[in-house]
Amino acid sequence: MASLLSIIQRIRTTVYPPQPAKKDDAIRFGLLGASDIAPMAVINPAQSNPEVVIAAVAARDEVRARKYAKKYGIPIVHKGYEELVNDPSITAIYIPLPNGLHYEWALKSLQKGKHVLLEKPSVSNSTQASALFLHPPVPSNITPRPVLLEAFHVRFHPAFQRFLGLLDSDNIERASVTLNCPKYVFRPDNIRLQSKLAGGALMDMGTYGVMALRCVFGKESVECVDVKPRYVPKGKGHDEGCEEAMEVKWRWEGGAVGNLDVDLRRGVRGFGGWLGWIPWVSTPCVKVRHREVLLPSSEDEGLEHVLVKTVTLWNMLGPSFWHSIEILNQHTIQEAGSKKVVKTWMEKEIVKSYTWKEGDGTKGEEWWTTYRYQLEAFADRVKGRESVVWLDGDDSVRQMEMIDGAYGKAGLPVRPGDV
Ligand SMILES: NC(=O)C1=CN([C@@H]2O[C@H](COP(=O)(O)OP(=O)(O)OC[C@H]3O[C@@H](n4cnc5c(N)ncnc54)[C@H](OP(=O)(O)O)[C@@H]3O)[C@@H](O)[C@H]2O)C=CC1
Ligand SMILES: O=C1OC[C@@H](O)[C@H](O)[C@H]1O
Repeated sequence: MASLLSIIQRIRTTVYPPQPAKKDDAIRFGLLGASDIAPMAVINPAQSNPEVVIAAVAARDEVRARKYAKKYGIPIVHKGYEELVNDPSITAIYIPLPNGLHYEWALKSLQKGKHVLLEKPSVSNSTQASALFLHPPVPSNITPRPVLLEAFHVRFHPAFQRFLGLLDSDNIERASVTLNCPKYVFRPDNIRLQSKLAGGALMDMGTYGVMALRCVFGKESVECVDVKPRYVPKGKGHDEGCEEAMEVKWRWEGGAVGNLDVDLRRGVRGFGGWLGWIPWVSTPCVKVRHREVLLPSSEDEGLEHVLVKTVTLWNMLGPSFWHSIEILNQHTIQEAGSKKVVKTWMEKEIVKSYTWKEGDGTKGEEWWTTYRYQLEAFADRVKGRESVVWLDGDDSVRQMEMIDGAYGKAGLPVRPGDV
């Protein structure tokens, strides 16, 4: 009951956050597109951040942009993306366009000296990622260099960092990420399922899974071992060469395995029943099983005590509303020679983390969403301060390399996009 009340309280404060007065030197954001995600990703989080103002929006259709601006109280409307990027009153650009347009607009924004918060996946392929993150052709007179961040919001939440802190990366046997979206959420002609717009299950939700596996192991995989795509069904406007679901298996140094199971259109059966159709809560999870550890057995010299630790982060994508980090310690007492099991038992611990450690002076509130934490970090960096969590350009390049590798293993071309 208490926990249900805290969930309600957190959601309420997220929706109606405190709204401190804006600072005179607040970062002035412009939004490209009247997108679905901007309200959750930046418009709402900006309300409680005194250093961020959502100042402008542009859409391909000006009437649409005006409606959006009115709805969200955005003062400036531009006729198109180009006009917004050229607006000297804007300091940062948020890019939630179809993936295939990320590279072009991120580059144009950086070249105008704007800081960029770029939706995931950062770009279409690793060639574009290297060009954008490692060698951006930004005029040298633009100083300081603009900040560019791939919006992996989940990484900025304390729960994700706490989960990582519970792992022993060098002793993992297997890590598995499951990401599902019920079939009714995205139609097969959605932008997420168009290869020419750099869509696909792996590019969309799958990219979170790739990111999670890379963070869990703390290094890059050595090989993509197996890929099983399921393609978009036949139909008008459907891209039948694009995967709507994908199972991928990678190998890490030392033989550890990382599995990703992503499905943007999972049916009832795949969820194990109707209740599982509640998006977000049901399945997004990362499960990490460590290798066996041999402990000294206090019971008998001929016996050994084996421990296997499994750590699972439940609700990886929306941890601010609710999450659970489950630590399962499986103990086995077995005969040293024959390995015959004498006794086995399980210890379970649940950990939660909505803010950074109590009293360590780090900013954050129980109701801050992943996006709110992310915006704080972005503002910190724009203002030349350190942030609690950050993700640099090299990270975004490695991320795209791993995605390209999986497409290669499936015999599919990497998503199109020139530099
Ligand atoms: N961080 C997160 O949690 C989430 C991130 N995303 C990411 O954000 C991006 C956009 O997602 P989302 O907001 O759901 O998408 P939308 O369907 O809302 O599309 C975003 C905008 O893209 C613009 N657009 C430009 N060209 C095209 C085109 N050819 N076809 C369709 N739209 C076009 C439209 O702008 P206009 O208004 O100008 O017409 C539209 O408003 C993706 O990269 C996605 O991966 C998405 C959801 C969640
Ligand atoms: O980033 C995202 O998170 C939520 C998903 O529903 C969506 O497809 C994806 O773009």
